[in-house]
Amino acid sequence: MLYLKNLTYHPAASATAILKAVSLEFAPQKLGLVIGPSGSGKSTLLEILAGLAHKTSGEILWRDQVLTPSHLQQLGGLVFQFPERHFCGGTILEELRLGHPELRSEQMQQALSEVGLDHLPLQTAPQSLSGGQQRRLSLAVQLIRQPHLLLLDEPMAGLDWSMRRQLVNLLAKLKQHWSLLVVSHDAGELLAIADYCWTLNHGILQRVDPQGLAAQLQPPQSVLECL
Ligand SMILES: Nc1ncnc2c1ncn2[C@@H]1O[C@H](COP(=O)(O)OP(=O)(O)OP(=O)(O)O)[C@@H](O)[C@H]1O
Repeated sequence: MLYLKNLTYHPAASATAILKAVSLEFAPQKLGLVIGPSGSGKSTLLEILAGLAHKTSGEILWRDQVLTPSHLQQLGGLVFQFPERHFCGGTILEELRLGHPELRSEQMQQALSEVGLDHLPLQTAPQSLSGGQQRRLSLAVQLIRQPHLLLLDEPMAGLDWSMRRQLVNLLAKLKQHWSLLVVSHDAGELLAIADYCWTLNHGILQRVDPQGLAAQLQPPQSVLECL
């Protein structure tokens, strides 16, 4: 179980706190969704959970252990928004091996199989993959590290509806083995697979019921009849 207790982030350069007494609980093998508008603090929350930014106050615990940024770097695997822009390898093999030169081919095949890319030759250039396949590869890059918590920043951004649907199915499958925390400005189709949902506004996190929110966002029947 991951616990955030009264987490606050107030960098010196900001007049107000970016995250304000954020608390949440999150069980393993679940998908948590944080929905908030641009500038609400979503990416900052992920950066803190990935150990890349340091909280100002509050606590982060895994079960009863207090987590430091270096624990968080071990525990979490962060997939940035538009992760394909950060590919450095010339091939899938190079991309997976970056930082892991010792990686065995079975480990690579296992990670690729988790994301449905095991049919592709390892010499394939990441740039030649479709947008959806590139997102899958960026997930495989994190799975190689066997993180406890996958942190995904706007995973659907820039994908067409069919790739979005495939990615939702993949995330639903991944949560059988991993815990996933997804942040997005748009609840969209992720609500259907979310076990927990929060809204984030001006750094204030509030728990909401994913089913209740999905029902609220459903277009009224009269609109559906016009489509
Ligand atoms: N170290 C910092 N110093 C000053 N301001 C910061 C710092 N880090 C983040 N901010 C500000 O905090 C606010 C929240 O940023 P953040 O990137 O977390 O928002 P977001 O919800 O992810 O937005 P978007 O959806 O547009 O990516 C922004 O106004 C940003 O400029």
